[in-house]
Amino acid sequence: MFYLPDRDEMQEIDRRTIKERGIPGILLMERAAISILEEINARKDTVLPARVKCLIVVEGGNNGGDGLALARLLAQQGDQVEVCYISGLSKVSDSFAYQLDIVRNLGIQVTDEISQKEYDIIVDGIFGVGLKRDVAGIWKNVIEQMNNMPGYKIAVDLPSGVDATTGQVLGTSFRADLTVTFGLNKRGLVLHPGCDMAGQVVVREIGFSDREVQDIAPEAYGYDLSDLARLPKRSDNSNKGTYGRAAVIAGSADMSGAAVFAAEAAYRTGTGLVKVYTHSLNRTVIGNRIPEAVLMTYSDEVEALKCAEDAVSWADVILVGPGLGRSGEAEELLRYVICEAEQPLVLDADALNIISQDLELLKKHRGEVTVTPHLGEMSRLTDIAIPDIKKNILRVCKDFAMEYNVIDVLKDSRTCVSRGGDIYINTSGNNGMSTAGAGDVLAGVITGLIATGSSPYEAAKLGVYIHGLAGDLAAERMGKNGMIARDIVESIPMVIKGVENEKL
Ligand SMILES: NC(=O)C1=CN([C@@H]2O[C@H](COP(=O)(O)OP(=O)(O)OC[C@H]3O[C@@H](n4cnc5c(N)ncnc54)[C@H](O)[C@@H]3O)[C@@H](O)[C@H]2O)[C@@H](O)CC1
Ligand SMILES: [K+]
Repeated sequence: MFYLPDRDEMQEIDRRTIKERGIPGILLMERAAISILEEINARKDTVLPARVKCLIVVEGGNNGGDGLALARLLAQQGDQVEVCYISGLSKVSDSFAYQLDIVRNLGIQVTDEISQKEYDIIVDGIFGVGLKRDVAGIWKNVIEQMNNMPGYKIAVDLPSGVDATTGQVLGTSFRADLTVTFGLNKRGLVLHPGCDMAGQVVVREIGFSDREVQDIAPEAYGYDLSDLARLPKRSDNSNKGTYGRAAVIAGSADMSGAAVFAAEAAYRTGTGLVKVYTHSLNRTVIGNRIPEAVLMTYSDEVEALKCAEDAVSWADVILVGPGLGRSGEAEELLRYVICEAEQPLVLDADALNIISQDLELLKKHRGEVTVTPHLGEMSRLTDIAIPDIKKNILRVCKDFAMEYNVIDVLKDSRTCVSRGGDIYINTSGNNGMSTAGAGDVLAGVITGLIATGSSPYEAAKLGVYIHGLAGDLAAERMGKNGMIARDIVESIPMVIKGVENEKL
């Protein structure tokens, strides 16, 4: 698990490290500069020549101070360095002034505008986490000039113009090949479009106090491979009943695939028994494609209700929605399950479309509810336009979770999960997963994890992470263009098997 602080949290970690632990900012700055130097040196003779010609553009805050310290280190190891100091701020930081004196004393060239020379490296030390408002005027011009220059582009801490909290571009942004960020990754460097501006992101330790990080415990975080250890453990002394019973209420008269993907994904995640409740027209297709699943079908409202009753009395967890359609039977089924079931529910796709007509329904369930809307479904649920959701995806995700007391899995290229408190931001997965059926697979994985023993909140986060890893594996095998939902399902066992091999 890794924290993803926002601007305020990062500034507070910074402040407390300096004030309460007594580690001077200038020491942190030196380590910040050394870490960038090491990243440059590691790329020499591959991406970069053995001796580099480097332009470092700075403004008068501490981000600029890092840039000046780097200028000194590069010059002292024999590289050619020039500094462009924009000097548009009325007040400079103490550390910046200190570093500027040293740079001048060493005879490093400092200009106030960018020359038209060519450089191997262009370093952006203009704004870091201190960025507060839109970049305009002289700063905008300089950033755009830098973007248009050839050369390898490195951002100090964050590309200037990227909001550390939201990942939005404020006015304009430096477009980096590499961002060396300090202490912890930042929310704005994993959310779009910030992550597109950042290029490769390398997180370097520079001496922030770990205790302050733990005390502040930033609200947002992500998972890495070590978090697969959160998967429920299997025991030798077990049978299929031990690994849960998952009901999948999915598919409609003209749609069978969604039920197959969801059911298979639940099985592939380790569920003991999966029972599919679907329209009778799907019986043959589903029976053929996933013979492991038990089937119960309906063709009218009376039979649909019988299915709902069966699911409520049989299952440990119930998924409703993939390919369900919006027929009278579908609505009947959904209402019954929400009002009568006490076990955890996962509501996806058409279940959410039905609910968007009557949101109060969500509050009627007595157990835990997980919803898995994509942006379009979230827009219908909240009446917020998709571009506005995208701009503030974490806030929207968290607010909805809080208002309706649900676990909200808001699906986008960076899916986020919240139940109203902390926020998980997913960093696995790729654009090849924008393919029909991928959402059904995710709903099945989350349902399967609940069936095998994860808490619904853990299942949502881990499910999103595993689904993304399976997508990455599918992309490796089939390519992002050619991969389809089936490839994602088939990759799930490989992701989980990797953990078993590691014996985590
Ligand atoms: N506190 C410290 O001693 C350390 C700070 N570090 C570096 O310092 C950075 C943060 O430094 P600062 O807090 O000084 O802030 P920045 O250097 O990010 O920004 C400088 C100043 O620019 C002004 N500003 C903000 N948005 C603007 C805009 N759109 N147009 C014009 N001016 C704008 C603000 O007044 C801000 O304080 C980090 O990102 C990191 O690179 C690291 O060196 C580690 C140690
Ligand atoms: K920067």
